[in-house]
Amino acid sequence: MKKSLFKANSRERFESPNLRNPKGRSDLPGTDVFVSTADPEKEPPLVTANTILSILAVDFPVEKVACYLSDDGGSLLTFEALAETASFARIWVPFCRKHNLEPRNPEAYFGQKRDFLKNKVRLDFVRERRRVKREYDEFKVRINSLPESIRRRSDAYNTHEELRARKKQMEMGGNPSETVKVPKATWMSDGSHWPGTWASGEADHSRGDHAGIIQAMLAPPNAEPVFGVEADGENLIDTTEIDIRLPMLVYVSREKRPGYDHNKKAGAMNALVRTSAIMSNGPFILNLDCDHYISNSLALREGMCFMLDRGGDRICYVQFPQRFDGIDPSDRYANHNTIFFDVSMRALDGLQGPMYVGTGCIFRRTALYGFSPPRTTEHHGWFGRKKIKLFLRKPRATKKQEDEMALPINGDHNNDDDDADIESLLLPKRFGNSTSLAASIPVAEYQGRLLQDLQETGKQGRPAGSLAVPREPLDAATVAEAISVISCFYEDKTEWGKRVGWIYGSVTEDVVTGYRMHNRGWRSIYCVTKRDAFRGTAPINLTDRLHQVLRWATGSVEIFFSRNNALFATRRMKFLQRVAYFNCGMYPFTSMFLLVYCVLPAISLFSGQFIVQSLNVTFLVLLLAITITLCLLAILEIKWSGITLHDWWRNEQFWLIGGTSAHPAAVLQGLLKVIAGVDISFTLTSKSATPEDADDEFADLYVVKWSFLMVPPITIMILNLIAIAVGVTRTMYSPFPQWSRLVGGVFFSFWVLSHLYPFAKGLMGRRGRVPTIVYVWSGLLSIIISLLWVYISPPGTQDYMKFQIP
Ligand SMILES: O=c1ccn([C@@H]2O[C@H](COP(=O)(O)OP(=O)(O)O[C@H]3O[C@H](CO)[C@@H](O)[C@H](O)[C@H]3O)[C@@H](O)[C@H]2O)c(=O)[nH]1
Ligand SMILES: [Mn+2]
Repeated sequence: MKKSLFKANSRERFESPNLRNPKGRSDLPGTDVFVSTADPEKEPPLVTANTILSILAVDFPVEKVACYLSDDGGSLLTFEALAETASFARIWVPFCRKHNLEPRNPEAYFGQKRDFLKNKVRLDFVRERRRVKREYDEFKVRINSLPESIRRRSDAYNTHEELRARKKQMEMGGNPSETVKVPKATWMSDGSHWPGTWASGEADHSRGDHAGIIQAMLAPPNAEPVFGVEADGENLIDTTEIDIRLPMLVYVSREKRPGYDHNKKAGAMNALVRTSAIMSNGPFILNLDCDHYISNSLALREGMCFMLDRGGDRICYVQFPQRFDGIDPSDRYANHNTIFFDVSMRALDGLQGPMYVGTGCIFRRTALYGFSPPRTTEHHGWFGRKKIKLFLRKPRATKKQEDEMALPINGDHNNDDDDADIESLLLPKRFGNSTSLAASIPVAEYQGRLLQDLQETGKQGRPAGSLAVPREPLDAATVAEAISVISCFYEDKTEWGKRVGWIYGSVTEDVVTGYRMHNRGWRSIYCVTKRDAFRGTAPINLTDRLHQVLRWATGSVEIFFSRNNALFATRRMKFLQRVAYFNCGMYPFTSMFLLVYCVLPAISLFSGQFIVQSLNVTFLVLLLAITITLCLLAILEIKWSGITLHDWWRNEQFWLIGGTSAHPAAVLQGLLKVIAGVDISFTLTSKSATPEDADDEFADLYVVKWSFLMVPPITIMILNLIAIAVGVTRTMYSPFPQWSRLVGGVFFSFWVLSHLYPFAKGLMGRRGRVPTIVYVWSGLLSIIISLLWVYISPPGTQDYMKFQIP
């Protein structure tokens, strides 16, 4: 309630003219948006382009937004796609602003099934929509044709180069039959070599070995609104009343060299943190994966409300739920993850705050820098019951607040010297050698403060209007400095990835990064908006999904075996929050028990021995108690968070599927890393742009790709099926059939099987085609296990339930 009031006021409060801010420029703090991409094959440039467009069109003061794309692939394709995107944005963004569209991702907008004329009153809308749609289609084709055009261009240049080299060789009097070696370069459109990765993968130009690249695709905008012109031959739409400025847009590909650990996504994000500190230094940072677009253009303002409202100075980040497009209606593999996003995360919001889940999260820059919150609480005693309030940044009582704001911002950090963190602020040991980076830190801290009147008395806020100043234009020296901080040795002997920025050492860098902040006493906020703030894609193919879960679980095991295990949390972390983080690091290990539980019913059917000797009252009461608890849990989760029973059941099913396949594999992988130091790679999840099969949106669901992860669930399934068959035959031919006993045993087997049902469906593919290898492997394993069982307890030693073949 309080928040929505504040939101309504945000324009009035920060964006209307007043004494301090006569021009009515925006007084909101700046926000840098980071998008990560790593491979144009698995992450189609069109998907990334759409994400970028949704960011450029966000409803936030244009001059306060800067968008950075990190390309870990160093690929010219991504670079040129971004250039195309920047030029299409000149049409798309004013169009969105003029007609107030949602979502501002063109692919999602034009793909909407609902009536696009609803609530539209402007007469020129239909005409302009048609024109923009056409333009978008052409844009799409241009993006699609980029790989081919880059290849052709490069071939042409390379042939030319070769001819030249040959000519030169002839002139020098060389042997014309001798072949000259000219490296097969990848060429940019201006006729120069692309500094990033080449198709031929030459030294100094391959994945993991190329220079750092920074290119501002859209320069920082003017401080004042710029209005467009009427529609004519050149301009598709009439923008006379529309601000046509675009936010700054920068392409960044960090330097990569062999022999360096680039630390996957965390390393890419840290490179962006530094570059952006020098180029725009927004005190807040929004982080998005390349496939997660802004679906609600007010999302940034929503998040900012928490940060700028009373008490907001204790918040390190605002996390939004992940929502997904393109998931099969029955959500076979629980891709929506509703239990996690609508139950667990919301529950955590009542403690110290939700975990960071890697995308859709607005950070406070200083929290990323590893600073402590201004004040926090320590929890002592049993279960952290005894609370001690800490003030980590006491203002100097003697200084008057008024003259404070007139001071240059750089002198400001002297006031915070109670905090040991701030003292080491300028130490290159922590942040590296860049002086501009060091100088930008106190500025970001100051700009991220609350307004003075919102601060509790005695604390320092920033005066209203202090951020309504135009930004300095970008010069060559700044860009050069920005390139220097993305070199791969910049982080040597610094604390990047250890205490500062995204934390290294786990493929789920997100959880660790959030954990470190909570550990310092920060709070986070979970912001669920009526209209989804961000939407992304998720793998609906069984194999891809299992690999995704495998990566998450492996990351958790890595966390478990590191100093980030929640057992070692500080007193600033609430007790229950600590339990939640501990669970997050430990859950893959529970799969060991799960595996046992899944084969137990089969074993008891095979051996004729039930888990208990006889079905007595105690057992039944316990069983009833467990069943009722399970039901109550389901009801609680469903009633409290508004998810459906279907979501809940899917979650249970996938928990078992993951728990018997990906989780044990993760435990093994994690142990290998701990014991043998085997590095764990980050397997990207592929994001299909448009389905190959145009008639079928969910074709991916039916693609069967073999993976070793499938062995244990298949074995469990077959074991249980055989066990049921064995049990039934045995009872049928027994002289004293004990049907009730059979039903009891079969029930548990059936319970396991019903959990694995989606998995079985996934193996069947569309037309029931299963790769032969599946049968071979599972057959082999079941035979081995059956033989083992026969060997250990040959049938016939039990005197009841004997086989009696007539
Ligand atoms: O070396 C790398 C590897 C990955 N990425 C980016 O990381 C993001 C996430 O990768 P994805 O394959 O989509 O993983 P998901 O499982 O979908 O992602 C979730 O889980 C990850 C942790 O395992 C988090 O990093 C993500 O933000 C979170 O959305 C993508 O934008 C990638 O481009 C890089 O930039 N560099
Ligand atoms: Mn993803």
